[in-house]
This record gives sequence, structure tokens and C-alpha cells, in this order.
Amino acid sequence: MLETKCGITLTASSCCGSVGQVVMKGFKDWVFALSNSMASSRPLLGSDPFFRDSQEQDNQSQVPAALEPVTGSETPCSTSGDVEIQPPLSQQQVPLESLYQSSIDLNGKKHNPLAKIGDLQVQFLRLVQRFGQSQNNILVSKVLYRVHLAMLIRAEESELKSVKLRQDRAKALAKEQESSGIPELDFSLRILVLGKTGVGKSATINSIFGQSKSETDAFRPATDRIEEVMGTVSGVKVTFIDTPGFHPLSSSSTRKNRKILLSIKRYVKKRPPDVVLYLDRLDMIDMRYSDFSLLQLITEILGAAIWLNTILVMTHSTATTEGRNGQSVNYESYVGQRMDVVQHYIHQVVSDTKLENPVLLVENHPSCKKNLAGEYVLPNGLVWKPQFMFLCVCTKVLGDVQSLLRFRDSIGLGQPSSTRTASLPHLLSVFLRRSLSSGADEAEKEIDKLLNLELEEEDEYDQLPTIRILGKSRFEKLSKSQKKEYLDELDYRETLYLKKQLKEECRRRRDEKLIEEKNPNDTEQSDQAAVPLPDMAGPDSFDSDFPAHRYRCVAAGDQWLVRPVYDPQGWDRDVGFDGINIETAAKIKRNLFASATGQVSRDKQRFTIQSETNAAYTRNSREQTFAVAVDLQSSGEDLVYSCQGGTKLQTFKHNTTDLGVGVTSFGGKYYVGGKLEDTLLVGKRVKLTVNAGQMRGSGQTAHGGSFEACIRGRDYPVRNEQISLTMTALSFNRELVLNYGLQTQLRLARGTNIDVNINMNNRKMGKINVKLNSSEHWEIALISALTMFKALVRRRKSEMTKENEEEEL
Ligand SMILES: Nc1nc2c(ncn2[C@@H]2O[C@H](COP(=O)(O)OP(=O)(O)OP(=O)(O)O)[C@@H](O)[C@H]2O)c(=O)[nH]1
Ligand SMILES: [Mg+2]
Repeated sequence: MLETKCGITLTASSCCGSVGQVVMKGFKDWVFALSNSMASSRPLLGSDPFFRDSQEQDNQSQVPAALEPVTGSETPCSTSGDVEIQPPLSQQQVPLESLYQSSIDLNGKKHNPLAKIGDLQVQFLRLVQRFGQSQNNILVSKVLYRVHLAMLIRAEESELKSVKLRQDRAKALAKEQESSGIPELDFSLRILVLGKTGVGKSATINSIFGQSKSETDAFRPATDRIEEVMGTVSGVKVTFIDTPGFHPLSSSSTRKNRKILLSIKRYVKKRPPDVVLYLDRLDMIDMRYSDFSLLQLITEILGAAIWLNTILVMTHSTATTEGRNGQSVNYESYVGQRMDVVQHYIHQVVSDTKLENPVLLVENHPSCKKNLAGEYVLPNGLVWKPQFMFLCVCTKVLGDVQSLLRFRDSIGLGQPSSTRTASLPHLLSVFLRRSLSSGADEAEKEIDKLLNLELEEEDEYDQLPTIRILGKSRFEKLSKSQKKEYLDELDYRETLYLKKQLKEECRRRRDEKLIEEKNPNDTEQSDQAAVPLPDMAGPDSFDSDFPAHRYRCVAAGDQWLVRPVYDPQGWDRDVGFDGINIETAAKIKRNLFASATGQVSRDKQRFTIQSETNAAYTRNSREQTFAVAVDLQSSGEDLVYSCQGGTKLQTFKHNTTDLGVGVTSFGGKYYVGGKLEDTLLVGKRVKLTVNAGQMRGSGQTAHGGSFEACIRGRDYPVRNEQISLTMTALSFNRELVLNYGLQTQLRLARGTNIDVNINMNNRKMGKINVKLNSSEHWEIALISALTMFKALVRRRKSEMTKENEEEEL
């Protein structure tokens, strides 16, 4: 009866920045991270000053290189979200991309870049109007947001207010200038076009200008040298750098392709482009992607940073969409699959799976469907030409902002690994967070401690008078208040029942422990209920080609858990899985515990590993634990080793003190750290944790610490209600980053939960996340429906205003 309630989940998330080591991370890294929090399947790529700085770069000290991020998100064996599987490694997985020091020079000289950015913002807003984009468009918001963010990072405290004003003023000014047409827009684009011969580079250029400016040929290579094709599109001066096409793979083609690439390199060094387009034919991309070696060659000669500036362009976008078995496939998923293949191989060549290149679909065939205005329309209804121009504009604006604010490319793809240095504040924050486990049953121990006193008392649940469970029809007959009372009573009983169960578990563990203490030689484990392993979700079809049908989890013995890490885009589709995830935990002796988790994957080029091992010895007499942990993680071609040792001591009844030392080795350098942590339990419901630590290496020192107060709900541990407040401080190179956080998990009423997550830093940037979940209050669904309706109306309105403006013109 009670199951008939409907489940409604409402998530409201607002993001205005990131928290943490803002100034210590590279700008681009940081923006990438932010872009993930904004709704889009393919976030717009930030631009980098690769070409602009290419002349300087030769003499400059090299910036740190990127590495392959840890694939902590990859759940073993999972193909869909049906089965909930624990992530292979702990949640404290190191986001390795932020391991490298930012090369932002915050103390660098300023030549009033903010004013120039202001002008650029006005120009961008004018172009938004010109290309018929709405200000609510996600792409526009992202660019404006990143421009704003970049300004905030650069601005002094005193300038922060004026930055906000500047953005409002820019909007008004752009509107005014665009309607009067004065001053004339001064915006130009230089676009480098790369791709194999015959993919339609020259044809795309011609389509953009609406006239045949570059020679095309269906049967022979048509462009035999680099040439600039100039023109104007909607008042924007556009210069395409058309290049000879690369040759398809053969023994002699590599030499020819190398020659073409070297000539392109020489050319762009003198006159760098704003945007790079990499073209391919949508209908010619196969799942095995034979052009991988071409991508490698491009990366080798032009440098990996070229991909940071690249938009992927797919020509022949109206080609028939056929799946593997010949049936037609939904257009969006067909395109998505092809894009993923190309993106996957770009990830391989740059050794960075976080890179996301924007994608443009193009159709140059003259008989392509057109709308009333005579513009080419794709099968998904998109008018591709304005989209094409606008994405190029966005990429250029971001590139200009970055170079004006003098952000160096912190990802630094393609740099030799010997120049990599680790970011000390990042290492310190990981070190402070990594807690040494004292046994598999740590969480249980905490609950046991809480319930210890109540174990001998009689269970409240047993003292309850009996209740008659009502059937559906009888329940319906109750009045509203009676229904509420009845449900509240059931809820109360449920809480007590759960508590009784927890206590029973506690008693069982206590008895087992007593038996163990009496017979220390009897190490035989008690029988535990067999828990089936979560298996990977299978596909809907019984296609024997699908590897998920062939691989299942391997459960060898009790202690080892071995699971394949499934990746449909892995290096070999026939093999179907990309790596292996192994977990084990064992009580070697009564007081000695060891655990290890690891994930290894290898393809033809590379072998990657992430592992965490932990061993702990507990001295029962004083509740003292000694623990050591060794972590290993691949980072590109290198390995990061970290070794930590520590002791946990119960100093008073409710107070535990942790002492830890650690060494991390990376790139031939050693980083040594120490920390002290104290945890105090006040009553049953308040837990205070404070820690402080220091890390040294490469002649530098970082200091940091955190404070956390956690208040648990009345029914803890039965119901996991809690409010926790955190404050962390990291200081490095005379810069201090303070971070405040508030996390709440509350049960407002029966069937209504609220999760609030707030993070702010001392630069007034942060993130607020509110999640309201109710199975009773349908009004919440109404709020979300209303919000969606409002958004739709607003969109309609802005479209209508745009049409009106066009009519007026
Ligand atoms: N159907 C269709 N045909 C296209 C498309 N793009 C280009 N083509 C045709 O493909 C042929 C080759 O196009 P080009 O523009 O010469 O190719 P390219 O990449 O410049 O080739 P190179 O100059 O040799 O590097 C021409 O016949 C074009 O008409 C497209 O989107 N759809
Ligand atoms: Mg050509």
C-alpha cells in the first residue's frame, strides 16, 4: 500500500566557480573542471595561446605537462547505470591532472588587461546578436562566464566590484552599438584547416563564403600547397589557411604527410591561427579508426597543444546513418558514436582523457536540404553555417582572453616528462585527506562504540504494543489526520526496528570477538551470508558480438575480487575490456589487517596502474594502531609513488590522535610531509576533527590544515542525518587559500530529504548544490515543472524579440 507513492527528485544546482586550490591550479585546468559542472555533453573547449606563443615558447622554460587522469570514475564491468558498483579505488583518488604546478604568474605585470577584455566582451556580445544566438544559449553563457571568471582571477580586491559592473555595461553597450552599427565591428578570424585529402576542406571554405574560392576535386587531390582564402562573413573578416590534404595510410604516405606537416608548422609559426579545424568525413569513420597514426604524426610535429585549440568538423553530415547490422540508427547516436571514436583517439595521442574538443557538423553538397532563407539544414534540423562561425568566434575570444590575461597553458601537452613538477599544495591536500585504515571493520567499530552502552538494555522495539497493519481499502477510509498519525507511527516503528537490527549485529560481533579472544588459535572465519557480486549490465539485445556476454566477474576464493573494467571504446573491441580491477582485504592475524585495491589496464602503447595498499597492526590494550600505506599511480609515462606511515592512539576515552609521515616520489623528486590529526567525540552526536600538516620538496614548503565539525541526527546511526561544517586552509608561496564548506543531509519529514552542499573560498567563488527529494510532496514536482515552463517561455520570448529586431532591420 505504501509503495504506491510516487518518487520525485528535484535537483537544483547553481555554480559560480570552483573551490580549493584555485590559484594553485592552471587556469585552463580549472576551467575544464568547471565546464563539467555546466550542462553540456561536449563542453566548449577553452583556448590556449599555443600558436600565439609559439615563437616565445622555444626560449621559454617549459610548462608542466599533462598526464593521464586517474580513471576513478570508471566502474568495473559497467555498461549502464543499472547496477550499482563501488568505484574501483577510494574516493580519495588523486585527480592527477591537478598534480602539476600552475604556471600562472599572479604577480606578473599588468598592462590593464581588464580594459581590453572589456572591449572584447562587447565585441563578443555584438557577434552573439549578429549570429542570431540567444544570450541564454549555453555556449554564450559559458564564454561570458569564463571571461568573467578570468577577470575575477586577475582583478585586485578593489576591482572586483567594477568587474561585475563592467559585464552589465558591456551588454548594454553591445546592444547599442549593434543597433546603430557604430563603430564598425573590428573582428577577424584566422582558421587553419587540416584533414585528409578529399574530406572536403576546400569545399567547406567555399560553403562558408557562399562562393567557389578554393579549388575542389572529387577524383584527385586538389589543394597542392598552403593557401590563404580571405573573405567576410556577417562583417567578420575570415582568413582560412587551406592546406594540402594528408594521404591515407601507406608506407610512403608517412613521408609525404610529414613533409606537409612540416610546411604547415613553418607557416603557422610566422602567422599563427586563432582556431584549428580538423576535418573528417562522418560516413568514413569506422570504429577501429585507421587514422590513429596520422593523429600521432600531427601531434609529433605540431605538438600536442594543437588539440587544445581544435574543433572537430565532420563533413558529409547528411550521409545515411547505418549501424553495424545495416539497420538505420538514430542520427544523434550515430553522430555521437563517431565523435566518441575520434575523441577517444585524440585522448590517446595527448594522454589526457579530459580533453573535449567541440564538434561541428557540415554538409557541403549542393542538394543538401535548405530552409526558407536558403541556408543548409542538417537532418537534426540544425542550420550549420552560423553555428560554425559562432563556435570559431567563441574559440578565438577565449584564446584572446587567455593571452591578454597572460595565462600560460597549464596543461602543457606534449612537453617532455622530465620537466614535470608536482604541485606541492595539491600533494599536501591529498596527504591530509588520505587516512590510514585500521581494519576492514572501521565503520562497524564506530557504530559498536556508539551502541555499546545500550547493548544490555532491552530493545525499545520489543516493548511496543502490537499494531494492526491496515490493508489498502481500510487505509483509504481513514481521515487525513489519521492517515498521518498512522504513517508516523509506522515510521517510528521502522526506526526502532532498524536500531534493533543494528544492536543485534553489534552483539553478534561482540560475542565473536569474545570467542576469538578465548581461542586465539582458532582462526576459522565465521560463516557469513554469501553476497552475490554485482555484475556488469548486459545490453538489451543478444548480439553475440557484444563482449559483455562473454565476460563475467571472477570470484576466486573469499578474499580476492577480480573484475574486468569494461570499455566499449577500448583498444580492442573484440577483447572488449580495458583492464582489470582487483580488490582484497584480509585479517592476517587477530591484530594484523591488510588490504589492497588496484586497477591495471594496458593497450598496445601503454600500461597504466593505480593501486592502494594498506597494512595495520592494532594493539588492543591501548587501542593503538600502527599503519602503513603504499600507493602507486601512473601519470603518463611516469609513476607516482607515495608511502605513508602513521599511528592512531586513543588518548582519552573520546579522543583519538593521529600522527602521520609521508614521502611521495615523482619525476625523480621527493616530497616529504608530516601531519597531526585529532578527533574528538562530544556526546554521541558531535564529532570534531582538526588536522594540520606540512609538505616540503624542491626547496619549497606548503602548509595546510582543516577543521571539521559534524553534528549527527537524533537517530544516528539508524538514519544518516548530519550537518557538517568544514574549513580548510592551504598556504603556499605567500598565498593563502581558504575554503569553507557546509554539507547537510536532512530528513525534513517522512519521505522528504534535503541535501545541501555549499563550498566557498576566500576569492568569493564557490558552488551551491541543493537536492530535494520527496516521495510525498507533489508540489515539488510542480516547482520543477514551473521552472521548465518558465525557461521555455523565456526562450520563446527571446526568439520573438530576435525576430522583431530582424524585421525592424
Ligand atoms: N556529399 C558531400 N560531398 C562533399 C562534402 N564536402 C566535400 N564534398 C566533395 O568531396 C570532394 C572533395 O572535396 P575537396 O574540398 O576538394 O576536399 P579537400 O579536403 O579540399 O581535398 P584536398 O584539397 O585534396 O586536400 C569534392 O567533390 C566535394 O564536392 C560534403 O559535405 N558532402
Ligand atoms: Mg582542398
